[in-house]
Amino acid sequence: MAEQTAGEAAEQPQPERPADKAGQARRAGQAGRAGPAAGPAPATEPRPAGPPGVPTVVVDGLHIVYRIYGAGAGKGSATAALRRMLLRQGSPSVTLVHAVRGVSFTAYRGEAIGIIGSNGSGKSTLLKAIAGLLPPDRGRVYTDGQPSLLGVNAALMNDLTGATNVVLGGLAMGMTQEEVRERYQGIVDFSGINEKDDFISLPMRTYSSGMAARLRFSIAAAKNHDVLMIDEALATGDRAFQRRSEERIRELRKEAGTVFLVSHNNTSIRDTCDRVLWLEKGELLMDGPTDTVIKAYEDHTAGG
Ligand SMILES: Nc1ncnc2c1ncn2[C@@H]1O[C@H](COP(=O)(O)OP(=O)(O)OP(=O)(O)O)[C@@H](O)[C@H]1O
Repeated sequence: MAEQTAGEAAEQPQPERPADKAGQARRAGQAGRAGPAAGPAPATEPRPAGPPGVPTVVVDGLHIVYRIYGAGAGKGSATAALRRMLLRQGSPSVTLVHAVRGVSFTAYRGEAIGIIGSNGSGKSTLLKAIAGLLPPDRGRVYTDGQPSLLGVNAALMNDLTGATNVVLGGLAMGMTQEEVRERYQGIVDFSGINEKDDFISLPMRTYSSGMAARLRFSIAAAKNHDVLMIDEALATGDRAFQRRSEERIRELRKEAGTVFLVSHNNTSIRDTCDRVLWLEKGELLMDGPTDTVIKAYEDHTAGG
C-alpha cells in the first residue's frame, strides 16, 4: 500500500500498512465520521456482516486545507511579488480553506462507492487527495495500486482529432501501441462518438461537452484500474451512454478494482454504487448502503 502524508510525494512507495490500521479506519468509517471536529450526530447504517475483503484505499483522519495566497486584488501577481521582494515586505495574506475535515473510511476491492453532498462539500477535493494530487494537511491516505482520477476536465488535446486523442490517451495510461491498436475500435464504439457521423476524425474542439466527456470516459474505462475515480463523468452522457458506463463500472469492479463515483445525479449513484459516502462542509456525515444514505440526503435537501 502506498501512503500519502503531508509533504510527501504520492507516488513514493511506502511500507505495507499495518493490518490494525485498516480495522481502525473501517471502524471510524462505520461510525460515520472521524476526527475531532464537532458536527451532527452520526446516522450510519451498520455495514453487512461478513469478511470485509481486501482493502484498497484507507483514509485515516484526513484533513485537506487549501492556501490561497494574496486573496486581495492584485496581491498575487508576479509584479506584486517582485515589488514585495524589492521592498523587503512580508508575504501577502493567506486565506485558508479547510475543504476536508477529519474524514476516515476504508474501501474494499470490488466496491463501487458513490460520494454525494452539496456544492463545495469537498467531494472533488477528497478524490484528488486519494489520487495523490493534494497533500494531506493532517491524516493519511493509503492506497493499494495506482489510483486513476477521471475528471470531466481530464486533459485531452482540443486541437487534435478524437482519434489521435484515443491513441495518446491510451499510451498515457500505460498501454502499449499494440494494446491501443487492439482497443481503438472498442473505445470509439463505446463512446458513441461516431454514431451519427465520422466525428472521431474531427478536432476535439468541435465536440460538445457531452461528447468530449464520453470520449474521456471511454478512453479511461478501456483499461483495468486498481482504483478508478470518476468525477461527474456519467452526468454528461445521454441515457444510453450512461447505461453502457454503468455496465463497464460493474465489469471494472468484477476485475477486482474499486470505483469511486462523484455525482449530483442520484439515479447514476443508485444504479452504480452499493455504498455511499455523504460529505457536508468537508465532514463525512454518513457512510452506508446506497439507498439508506441517499434517502437521508434527499430528506435533508428537501427539508433545507
Ligand atoms: N483550488 C482550490 N483553491 C482553493 N479552494 C478550493 C479549491 N478547490 C476547491 N476549493 C474549495 O474547497 C471546498 C470544497 O470544494 P470541492 O470542489 O471539493 O467541493 P465539491 O463537493 O466537489 O463541490 P461541487 O459539488 O460544487 O463540485 C470549497 O469551499 C471550494 O471553494
